[in-house]
Amino acid sequence: MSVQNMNGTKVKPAKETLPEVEVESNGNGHKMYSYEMLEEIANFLLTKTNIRPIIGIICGSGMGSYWKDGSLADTITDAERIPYEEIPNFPTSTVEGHHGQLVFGRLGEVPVVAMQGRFHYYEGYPLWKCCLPIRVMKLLGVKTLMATNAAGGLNPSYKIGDLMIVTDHINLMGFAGNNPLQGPNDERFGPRFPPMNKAYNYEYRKIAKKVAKELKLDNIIREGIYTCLGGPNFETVAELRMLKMVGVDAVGMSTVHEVITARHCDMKVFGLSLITNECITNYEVEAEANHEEVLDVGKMRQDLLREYISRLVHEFSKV
Ligand SMILES: O=P(O)(O)O[C@H]1O[C@H](CO)[C@@H](O)[C@H]1O
Ligand code: HPA
Repeated sequence: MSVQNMNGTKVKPAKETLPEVEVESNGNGHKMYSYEMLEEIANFLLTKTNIRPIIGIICGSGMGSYWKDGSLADTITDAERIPYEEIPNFPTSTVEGHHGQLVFGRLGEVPVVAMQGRFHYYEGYPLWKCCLPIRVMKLLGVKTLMATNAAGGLNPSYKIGDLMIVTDHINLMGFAGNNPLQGPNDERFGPRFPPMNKAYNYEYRKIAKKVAKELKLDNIIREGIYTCLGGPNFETVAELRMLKMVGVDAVGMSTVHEVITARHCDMKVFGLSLITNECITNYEVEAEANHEEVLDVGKMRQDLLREYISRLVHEFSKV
């Protein structure tokens, strides 16, 4: 369901969130959920489905979340859909293009769970809460996280509709002291000081390039560095010029903290960005970034993404 804002743009109406239960504070005034509470969420989900997923997929904006017919999450067979509202203590999606449900099922033979809708910092969720589903996935038995996103292409050679295999990220929000792992560390998830130099699995990246070749996607497949800004505004020209200087290829408002959380609890990670718009680094350009374009490009690429990601899931399950 959507409503129009003053500019005629479609937006999701605000939903009431479930009451937040305080278990411990992360020292930043944020409340966090304990291991036991996350286990309760996982156990609740396990009573709702017989699927035992080994791969978790996060559908980026417009990539299986919004365009319901033919989208990635709709390709899943034996699907059981669980709306976020029905999951105790789960956040809810407030962004257009993020449907707000978990889809359990199979892609080919592989048991998966897909998040049709992720949580963003700009929605008002602290980073640990944006990443809560990753820890729940871990407790469900998921071994691999496939984090997809819509992103602006900063690398001048990128075109709208390109797919970027994420080789690495720059955690800009972390530079500013905001990290999903802030606060007391629970060793049952992972170590206090997790390494991050192998964040995006090398083997998966090789497979992703091989599969792209087989599907004749050579002309649209890229490899590059992603960064996440807090959003919700798109970037200024000066900000983008700065990011370009430090080696960023694609810019978004998600993924980085999810990947950090997944690596912390020893999940293997694959990251894929759909380049939905060109980052504007020139004051003379008339165009402005907008979310509608982001969703439109997701729709344009939905068939291709469905095929590519299904193939990747199959290949990754063999590693
Ligand atoms: O990262 P995903 O969720 O794909 O969405 C991207 O697209 C939205 C902006 O259009 C932002 O939410 C940005 O993060
Ligand atoms: O240009 C962008 N900037 C930030 N986030 C985005 N998500 C899609 N496109 C963009």
